[in-house]
Amino acid sequence: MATPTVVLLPVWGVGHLMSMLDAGKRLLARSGGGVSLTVLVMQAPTESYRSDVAGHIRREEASGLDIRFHHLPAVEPPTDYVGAEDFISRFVELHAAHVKAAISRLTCPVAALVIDFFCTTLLDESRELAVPSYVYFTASAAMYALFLRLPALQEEVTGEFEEMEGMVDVPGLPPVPPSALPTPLMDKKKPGYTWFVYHGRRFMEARGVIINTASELEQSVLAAIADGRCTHGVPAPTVYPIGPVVSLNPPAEQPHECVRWLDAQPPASVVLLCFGGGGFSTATQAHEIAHGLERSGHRFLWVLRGPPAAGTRQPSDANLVELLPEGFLERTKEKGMVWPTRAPQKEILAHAAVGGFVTHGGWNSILESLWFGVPMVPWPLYAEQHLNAFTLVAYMGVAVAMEVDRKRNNFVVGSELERAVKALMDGDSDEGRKAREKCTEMKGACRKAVEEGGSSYSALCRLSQEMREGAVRTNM
Ligand SMILES: O=c1ccn([C@@H]2O[C@H](COP(=O)(O)OP(=O)(O)O[C@H]3O[C@H](CO)[C@@H](O)[C@H](O)[C@H]3O)[C@@H](O)[C@H]2O)c(=O)[nH]1
Repeated sequence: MATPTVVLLPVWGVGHLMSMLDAGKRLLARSGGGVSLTVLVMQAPTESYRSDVAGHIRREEASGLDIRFHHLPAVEPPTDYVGAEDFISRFVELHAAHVKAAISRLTCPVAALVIDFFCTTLLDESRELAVPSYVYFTASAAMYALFLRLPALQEEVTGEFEEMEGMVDVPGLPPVPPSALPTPLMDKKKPGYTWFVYHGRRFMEARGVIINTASELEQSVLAAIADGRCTHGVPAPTVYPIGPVVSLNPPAEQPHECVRWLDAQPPASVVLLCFGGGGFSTATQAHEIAHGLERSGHRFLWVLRGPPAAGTRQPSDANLVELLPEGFLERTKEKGMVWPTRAPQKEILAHAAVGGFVTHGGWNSILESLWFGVPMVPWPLYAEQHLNAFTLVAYMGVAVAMEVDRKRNNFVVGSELERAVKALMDGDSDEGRKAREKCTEMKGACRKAVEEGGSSYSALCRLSQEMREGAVRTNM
């Protein structure tokens, strides 16, 4: 019989695509040749996303692994802007017929369809094809638990969350302040909210949910999900915590300029500031950051991106003259580096000179930081990052809190950044010491989890076995 294939359906954002491809490759490795991978590629809605996706595919195609990329026909994106919170879900829905056709044309048996968590509308197609379907969850188990709670919360909290009395109950987590909820939940009138509740309901139909976490990182949350405490006692699909899925690149032949600069800095002396693919600073915010960093007295590597150019959604490369206070670069040249475009974040976090990370708190960035044992200061900007900030500080204990003004576009004043950086980096700060210690512990737990016999390794073996046993033919 032909080798069964696992079909992946990722979405295009780097934090989603990269993570799912890497999880797929791990599955391939665990199956010992028992499955191949087929990746269904949706044409991303903007040129810059398309070129990111093409770059990833080129790299994977050159890897020699048993992965086939199948490009789905383009669909006309919804006409409103790409950044709208409901955009991904609506855009994905338009691909339903193409996904079904692509899977039914496969000549080998299909072991499973693994969809990104924004793609739950496609659970209908997998049911029609009788293909076992799994959700790949690129964010934390805490976020997944909240998703599962949403249909009930929708009944329990009739007004806006921000106006409710008390805290939000997410089993397994400390009580969550409403102000820490993900951005799409902050305005129930917007379609993004309706879609989140919708996905929360539909996850229940999956055969299993694969989460990029390790059971050691989010033990009580995973236990609450498994006990049905997030779903009113109704058993939720089996969860496979297989992470941290952190894709490490082979060392570059020529070290990056940022890495070369770090080579000249003392151990654990530099604070990294980096805000994911979507974070940028206005000149007003950049001035506050500059003042805060300068007054903190600590060494820094600041990845600074500017606001998107007209008609685009992605941050632009920073114009340092326009964004920074006059004389800042000259005054700080012995202690700091400002890098105006994308930087190799993982290589930087891996460097011994980095002692702290001010991050937007995307889940991949968090896992990378934990993987290298770097304590954080979360500066949430959008998506579920406010919840991540809360869990990092109040649940995992690996970060120092910073006051972010959510009502003012997540503005942070310079004196607050200065305080947080000092608390994170000063040798005599209790807060920093505790976060560092906890981070070192988590680093050990992360590495152990993915080693042979570790919790994530074992979850991946169980998943691979289950998928191979469930393979079906779609092309009869
Ligand atoms: O200059 C940069 C900026 C980012 N990165 C990398 O890009 C990835 C960013 O991923 P992530 O930290 O997850 O951020 P987003 O791309 O913003 O991720 C989206 O997807 C995540 C997973 O669902 C969510 O947790 C986030 O909130 C959501 O914004 C990481 O691997 C970073 O190392 C770089 O290498 N260099």
